Amino acid sequence: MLTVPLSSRPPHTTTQPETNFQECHSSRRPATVMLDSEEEYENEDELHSLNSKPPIHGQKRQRFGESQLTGTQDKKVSTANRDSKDFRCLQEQREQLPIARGRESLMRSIALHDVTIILGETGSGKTTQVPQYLLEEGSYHGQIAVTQPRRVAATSLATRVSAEQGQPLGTLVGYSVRFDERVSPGTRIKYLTDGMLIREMMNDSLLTRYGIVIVDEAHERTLRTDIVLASLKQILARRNGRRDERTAKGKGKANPLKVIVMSATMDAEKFSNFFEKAPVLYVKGRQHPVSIFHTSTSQNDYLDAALRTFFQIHVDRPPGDVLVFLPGQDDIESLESSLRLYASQLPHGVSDVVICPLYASLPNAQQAKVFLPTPPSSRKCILATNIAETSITIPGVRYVIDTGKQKEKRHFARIAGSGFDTLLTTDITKSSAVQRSGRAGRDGHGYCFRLYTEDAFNSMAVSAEPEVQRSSLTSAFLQLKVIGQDLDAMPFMDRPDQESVGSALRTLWLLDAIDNSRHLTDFGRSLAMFPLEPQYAAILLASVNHSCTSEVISILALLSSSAPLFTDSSSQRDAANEARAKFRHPSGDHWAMLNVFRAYDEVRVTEGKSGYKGWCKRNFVNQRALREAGDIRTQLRGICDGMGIDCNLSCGNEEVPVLRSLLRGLLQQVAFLQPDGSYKQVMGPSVVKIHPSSFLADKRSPAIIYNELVYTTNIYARGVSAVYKSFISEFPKLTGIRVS
Ligand SMILES: Nc1ncnc2c1ncn2[C@@H]1O[C@H](COP(=O)(O)OP(=O)(O)OP(=O)(O)O)[C@@H](O)[C@H]1O
Repeated sequence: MLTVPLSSRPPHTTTQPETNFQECHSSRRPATVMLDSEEEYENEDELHSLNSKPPIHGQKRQRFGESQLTGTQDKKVSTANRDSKDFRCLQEQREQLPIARGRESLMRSIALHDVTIILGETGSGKTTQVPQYLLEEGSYHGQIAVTQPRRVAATSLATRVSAEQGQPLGTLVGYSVRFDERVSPGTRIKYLTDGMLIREMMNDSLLTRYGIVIVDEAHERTLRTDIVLASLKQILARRNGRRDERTAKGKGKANPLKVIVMSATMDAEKFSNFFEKAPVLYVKGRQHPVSIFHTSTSQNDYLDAALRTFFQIHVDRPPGDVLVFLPGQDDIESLESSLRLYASQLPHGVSDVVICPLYASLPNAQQAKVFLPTPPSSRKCILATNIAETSITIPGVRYVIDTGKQKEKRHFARIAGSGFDTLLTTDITKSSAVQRSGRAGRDGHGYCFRLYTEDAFNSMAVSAEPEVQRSSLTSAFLQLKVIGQDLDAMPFMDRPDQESVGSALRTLWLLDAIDNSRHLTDFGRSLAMFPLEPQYAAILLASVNHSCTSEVISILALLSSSAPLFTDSSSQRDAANEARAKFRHPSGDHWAMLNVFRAYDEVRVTEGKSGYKGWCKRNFVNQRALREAGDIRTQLRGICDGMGIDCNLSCGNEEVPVLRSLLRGLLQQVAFLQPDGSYKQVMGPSVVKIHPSSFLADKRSPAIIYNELVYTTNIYARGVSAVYKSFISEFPKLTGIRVS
């Protein structure tokens, strides 16, 4: 039992948690590499309870039980010169990784088979080492692609592996993610998002530049990972031919492909069967243990529990940074402000807290901050969504706090004609929990505090439902069309939902992206050039004809921003309504959004950074949403430039061109006024109401278009503009013909 002596604690105040921790028994296990077909995980569960002192505001005590994982270690990332001490140190670290001991058998097995499945514990060294081993073999031609579901993982891994190769990033080892690429003609190992690999297939359907494609973190089963896997299966058949034919002829094809599928937590057998009984290699072992604690009772308020746990660690535990997993950006912001408040009240002698948020829509420069060294006498607290869950090593992290929650997107194709998306906070899966705990223990003995009970862990689903069965397929369908594939003919590991396939087809046909025979049109090909939902890309292209690209690009950038434009103001409703009234436009919300953006652009020029912050606050608009929209706008303009589209076409204050452009993409989101004041969808069965937050909520417009539907007590349309019925008659497809 380790009891922190009272003298080492800050004086007791209502804002500081106090905790007695029981010692973590972390029997260290020698790292081993298993390269056979038997799964060999040991279960060293060892439960301990942690007696907690009264937490912040006298809330109930946090109690944890401990179980055990083993971990791995490494030191700081730096681009090292090949003769330098740093470089030698990196080589030593490489040699100590568990996977190093199985290197030869691993290479032997890969050489013998077209497809190999590698299942290895988090931190065993799969993602950084396997591509380097293959490169160092010297017997493979072409580039080595390593796909990642997330861009932050792709960029940080490329940085690390460049350093391990003693080469500047972007030379031998590079990366490619949306809107950012560091590669050169000499690049041999390329970390890239699976979305980028799909984009590459648009120009090179057989991926001929690659000799090896490694699909990492396959357990996540994102829609894009599944598309990559299905495409690779087809490419293998075309590039490699059949094994028995090759053997009969005594030689292989000229440019054969090797595929390697990796994860720490996947259903290896399923992947093996998908690739005609490909061999499964198990890499076992980590260098450092991770002690796992569960709360002894379930927590109703995970934010409060995370806050208390962080201060328990901060006050009682030795140095080491803390990584907290939260479902989304709102939670991150809310916890960040509470942490700042309490951290500012810590007494003298307790180290400073450096808070670093990490979520997908955070600008790259801010994301990069989490990888910077922690200042002396400080503890870094990283507040992350599940983008930090897989593949990522954040040097210095010794503690993980796992709320057990995530945001999950789900598409309901059967509802409301065009389908309906939800983004709800849900419980994570066992596989995510294992990945999250794996982020600790990479720098030494790690600790993971799960803010849920062990029973809750045991009853979690093993892994996530494949995204292909719960997402809108419109965008993926279009991309596949461009690479000459048909989504419903692809050899997917799990078949997509047929309703979703039908709904995606219908949407693409309505947009004129495909014709009556399901062939891709030129317009469809152009839509696929934009990193936008096809509906939004159609709006953008329509704005060229209506000479209002400038206005429409701003509106689309705001619609694509991940944060709401207006801040929550329930406590100051009157002041907020008064401020917002300035932006009102008779046509509704799209022009009102544009008014906000125009005013913001003006204030930025006239008042500078300090001025526009205050302006956002006074006007109850979300600065983050505007900043993010500003970035997206710049990116969209860049793409338009590349396509020869003039993005400065402006309609001034004339609303009609913008409304006509919006209608071109929102054809499935049109509704007509009913005598009782509700609206009936033109392309769907539902009766909807205008959301109270809309500027049109108290108006009766004969016809409306809307961005999305929200289900609460009623079905509400949100992001609404009034349009003339005569505009709608310009689109004969709105009569509701179905594609078969
Ligand atoms: N960016 C980095 N900075 C510092 N160390 C790193 C970095 N990337 C990897 N490492 C070190 O290399 C080790 C192996 O990492 P690697 O990503 O190859 O493991 P993995 O088996 O793929 O793990 P996971 O399944 O969690 O992705 C890490 O535990 C860490 O010690």
